[in-house]
Amino acid sequence: MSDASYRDAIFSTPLDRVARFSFDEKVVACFPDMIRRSVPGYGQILGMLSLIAQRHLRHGAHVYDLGCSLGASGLALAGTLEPDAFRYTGIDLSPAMVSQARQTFLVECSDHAMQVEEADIRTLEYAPSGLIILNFTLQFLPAADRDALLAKLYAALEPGGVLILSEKTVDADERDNAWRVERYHDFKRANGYSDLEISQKRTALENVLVPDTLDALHGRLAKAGFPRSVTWFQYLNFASLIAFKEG
Ligand SMILES: Nc1ncnc2c1ncn2[C@@H]1O[C@H](C[S@+](CC[C@H]([NH3+])C(=O)[O-])CC(=O)[O-])[C@@H](O)[C@H]1O
Ligand SMILES: O=C(O)C(=O)Cc1ccccc1
Repeated sequence: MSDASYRDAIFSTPLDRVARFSFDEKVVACFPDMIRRSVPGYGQILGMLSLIAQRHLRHGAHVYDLGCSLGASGLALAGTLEPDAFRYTGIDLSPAMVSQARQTFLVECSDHAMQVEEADIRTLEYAPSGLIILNFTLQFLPAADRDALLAKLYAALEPGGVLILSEKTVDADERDNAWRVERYHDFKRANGYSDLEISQKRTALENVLVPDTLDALHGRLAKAGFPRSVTWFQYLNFASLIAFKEG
């Protein structure tokens, strides 16, 4: 497969039955376009990852990117950090994502130590790491599995290590939430999605992407052991948090 990315038109025609959203070959083929047009601030979050790594990562430390998809975070790091600055392991459950990510790293940054493994992040045995990235992945796990994963990640982090947690969020207040979701739909419309695409994708994501509130995310991080977490980015109903393990 080439690394050409197609325009996302997955939900553009009326479907009799909208299937549950899955990270299959069809999604892989248009994923860069889909995520760029669907996640407010996605590019800015990737850009900031490198700056955070430059501040917090010990030279040569190991980095996990959990639910790495096509390895965009890894590419961002490799584009800005020297080859010996870090070792990267991307993990994803989707075979189509994993093979495309491996291909991309081979072509784009063979001078850096970049690995991609097909695995379930809930059952993986984690190696000690200085930075763990969970970019829009926790939201796809059953809510009951989220705390156990975060506790494992806290244990895997080295002293002074950091976790980046980016998520779609929901507001506890129904009116606030409705306003934010409506403006998010405006954002998607402005990025070329039709009302039909917006509504069919919303159906496909029901019970698949289940967002937490920002408070709940900070609560989960505290419960996992992190003494401190900060929301460093927020744009509509998308946010990114950094959680610190004491040094
Ligand atoms: N249990 C699991 N184990 C491993 N992977 C999983 C699991 N569940 C879901 N995934 C994987 O998590 C990824 C979520 S996308 C991440 C974007 C990326 N981080 C990016 O910055 O471009 C988010 C989005 O598309 O909104 C998919 O590739 C799934 O296969
Ligand atoms: O498109 C949406 O509604 C989202 O919440 C973002 C998204 C982006 C890519 C895959 C799944 C969800």
